[in-house]
Amino acid sequence: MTPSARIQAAIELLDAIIASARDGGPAADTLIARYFKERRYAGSRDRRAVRDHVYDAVRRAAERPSSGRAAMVGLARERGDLAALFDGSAHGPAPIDAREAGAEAGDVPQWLQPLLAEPAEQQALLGRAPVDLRVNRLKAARQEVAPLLPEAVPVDGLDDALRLPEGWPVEQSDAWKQGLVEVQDAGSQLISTACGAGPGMTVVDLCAGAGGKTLALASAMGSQGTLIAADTIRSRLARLEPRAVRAGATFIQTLLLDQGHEERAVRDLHGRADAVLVDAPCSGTGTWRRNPEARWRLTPARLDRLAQEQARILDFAAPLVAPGGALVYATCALTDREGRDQVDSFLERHDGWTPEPVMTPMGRAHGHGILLTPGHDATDGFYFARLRRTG
Ligand SMILES: C[S@@+](CC[C@H](N)C(=O)[O-])C[C@H]1O[C@@H](n2cnc3c(N)ncnc32)[C@H](O)[C@@H]1O
Repeated sequence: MTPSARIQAAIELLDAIIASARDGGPAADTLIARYFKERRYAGSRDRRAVRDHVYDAVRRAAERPSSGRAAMVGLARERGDLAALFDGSAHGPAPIDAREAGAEAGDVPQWLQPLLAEPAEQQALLGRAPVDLRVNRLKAARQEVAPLLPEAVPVDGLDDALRLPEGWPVEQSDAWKQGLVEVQDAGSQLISTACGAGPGMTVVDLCAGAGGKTLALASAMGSQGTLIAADTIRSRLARLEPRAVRAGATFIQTLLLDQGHEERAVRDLHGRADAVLVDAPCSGTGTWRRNPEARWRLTPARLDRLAQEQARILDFAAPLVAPGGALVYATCALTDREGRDQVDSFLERHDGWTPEPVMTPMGRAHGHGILLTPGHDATDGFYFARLRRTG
């Protein structure tokens, strides 16, 4: 592909990403993979260049651009090297008209800015994320794994965490292939630790997805006890199975929930869990470093729906906790509505719960929980709180 054709390809991909964000379709990474599957003529350097153009344009625009071309024109206005490639050549984009509108630059959509827990740290939400690893204690200790990954550095305060530079291809390493490490953000590891899971316990990961935190809980439990990974999406739970095999954590049970009728499937667990983790579906504002186009998906109406759903999930999660057990609420969101305020209103709706301080090597106390941000902690952004069932 010529450099101009790569720009045109980025424009086409951005059109697809914009439409998908508007209509709730697949993520940018999926669309990019599909695009190149249908265009075998593109070599690896073409793919990398197009991908870089796409993500540079996505990172640059807080609001969903009107078109892929507007997104790239906005970027090209700041980058003379790219502007020169709008040359009208055979597979390249038409020249930029001086009056042509380009997408505006920004970090956070304007309506969302006042809702953020730390509005001063907006820029860091779009920074570059390192590759964090969690050593799988079921198979190895950090001191055994560290020599296999000499580029990795420990993360202060997290016994099982190692950090590699952004983009490091860890899945090609023997340590990953043997299940000695999992890719998991340090903040995510901290939340799993806050559950206090240990051997012999009964632990429910109620919004388990593909099991990132479930696997961390399994590691802390030494594969002893009962660990249930529940979710409403079958395909996500299906992705957990091969991961659990690789990690040597085959004692995990999965539980598929029926959206809106979850109570039926969890009734048998009432009063039995030593710990329940609710890693709730959320706006994902804390993970924009990895999914910058998530900004284009979020609307005030969607945020309302998410907040209602988080409260509903907490309400059917709470009865699962045994007296004296813990409910850990977490989101990878940095809006107070989804974090601090959600915990406050749970405590107003339910008697017999006491917030517990969490001893943490990172983050800041915020309301009854802890706020982690890319700017302050160099992790993804999270809010989490630990509540003890005392009544
Ligand atoms: C933030 S993701 C979980 C990420 C996962 N815990 C991890 O560490 O990789 C939230 C999950 O909640 C699930 N979910 C959404 N609504 C739910 C519900 N009503 N009950 C249980 N899970 C739900 C979603 O399918 C999604 O997988």
